[in-house]
Formats: sequence, C-alpha cells, structure tokens
Amino acid sequence: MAVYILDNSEELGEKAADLIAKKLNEAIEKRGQARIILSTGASQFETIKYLVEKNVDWEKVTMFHLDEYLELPETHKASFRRYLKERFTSKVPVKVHFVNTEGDVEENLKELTREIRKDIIDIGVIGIGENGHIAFNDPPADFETREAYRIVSLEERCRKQQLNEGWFPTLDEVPFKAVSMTPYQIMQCETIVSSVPGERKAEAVRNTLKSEEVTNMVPATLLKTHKDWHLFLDKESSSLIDS
Ligand SMILES: O=P(O)(O)OC[C@H]1O[C@](O)(CO)[C@@H](O)[C@@H]1O
Repeated sequence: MAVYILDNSEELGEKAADLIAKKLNEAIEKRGQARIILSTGASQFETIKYLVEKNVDWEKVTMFHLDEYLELPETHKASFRRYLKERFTSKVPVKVHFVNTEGDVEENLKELTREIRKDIIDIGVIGIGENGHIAFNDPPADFETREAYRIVSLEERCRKQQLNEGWFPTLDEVPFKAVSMTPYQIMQCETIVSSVPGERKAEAVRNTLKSEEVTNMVPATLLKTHKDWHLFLDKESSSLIDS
C-alpha cells in the first residue's frame, strides 16, 4: 500500500493521473494494449480531468465501467454512463464497455462479465464512498461472491451522499438499487488507484487505514490486502488519520 497526501484535490488529481497514465503506458508497451476500470462521482472529477490530457495511445485502451444506478435513464444528470461519456469517452478514443441498465440487465451483465474476464485488467481507478464503500458495495459488503457484477441495494447513507453531492433534487429520487462490480472483481486488477479528496471522506479514510482487520463494514479495508494499492489523499481527507 502506498499513501500519498497532496495539498488539495487539484494536485491529487494530477498526481493520480500521472500514475494511471504511467501504468497504462507500461501495459501498452508490454502487451500492446491496456484495460482500465473507471469509477465516477465528484471525487473523480480532477483525476479524470487530468487523465484525458495525458500522453497515452488511447486507441489501445479499453475502459470498463464500475457501477451504475438501476432504472435511471442516461439523460439524467446522475447517470454514470452520461458522466463517463461527457468527461472521458468523448475526449479520448478508447474502446468502452458500459454497465448497460436498459433492457435485459442480467443478460447485459453476463456479456459484460465475458468481456471483462477475457484478459487482465491493468488498472482499477476505484473511489471510496463516505460510508467506506468501493463501487456500490455498501456495508456490509459481500466479499465472498465470485461474480464480476451484481445488483445491490443502496444504504441510506450512500443515497444521502448522492443527494448532498447535488446529483438528485430529493432523497426520494435517489435510486434504491444499482449494478456494482463486486469486491472480488475489483481485487483482480493488477494495480488499484483510489483518489479520495475532501473533508467529507476524512472519516472513511480514517476507518479504512486505522482498522486492524479487513471488515466488510468498511469495504475499503479490503484494498489494504491488494498487492499494488495506491491511495491518493489531500489535506482534508487525511485530516483524521492521526486522531
Ligand atoms: O465520488 P463519490 O461520489 O464520493 O463516490 C465515491 C465512489 O463511489 C461510487 O460513486 C459509487 O457511489 C464510485 O463510483 C465512486 O468512485
């Protein structure tokens, strides 16, 4: 595990993007292609903004999508497909595999699972929620399932976070269910980079780093057992580490 503490979210995003681009270029050099998983949310704004400016042969990169709300049209401003299209896939010519929640979702997930398991994933860009979640695996997260994706229920704190971030006008409008990559599948990435800026993440960061055990009540603790996990914090998100 490597922890980097930057002054602010801009510096955090730039440094995280540097590392992600380096890993993508190493994979392209070695295997002729690179495969990346991207997460979304306000915490990933700066990382993705700097990432698309990096010197990478993007045509050799395939992007997989981490999680998505169920029953939310792509036209909704909270749609993660919309987010990724606006901020990433419209800016760099990558191949893309979205979590498609239109039509037969189970069938779509089977197809996505076949695609993701065709080869290794070089890098997972995996944010951490205020409740310590990774993707939409809220506590208590299922660390056991070997599926790649599954349909999950969202806990109240996670839904409130989405409201507070301004993605939805009322709590009632925040979906109760989502498709999420599983913790098991996340852990298959060769490298994991977590960009976690901001004061509202300070508690989750402290709980993740301080917990002596891996616990599904703080799902991000699982990342501490990964062979190559890089955690990018800023002054605010790291403010409770020593408390
Ligand atoms: O950026 P946020 O909204 O704080 O979310 C943190 C993480 O949680 C998820 O959004 C799921 O809510 C991930 O995709 C994201 O990186």
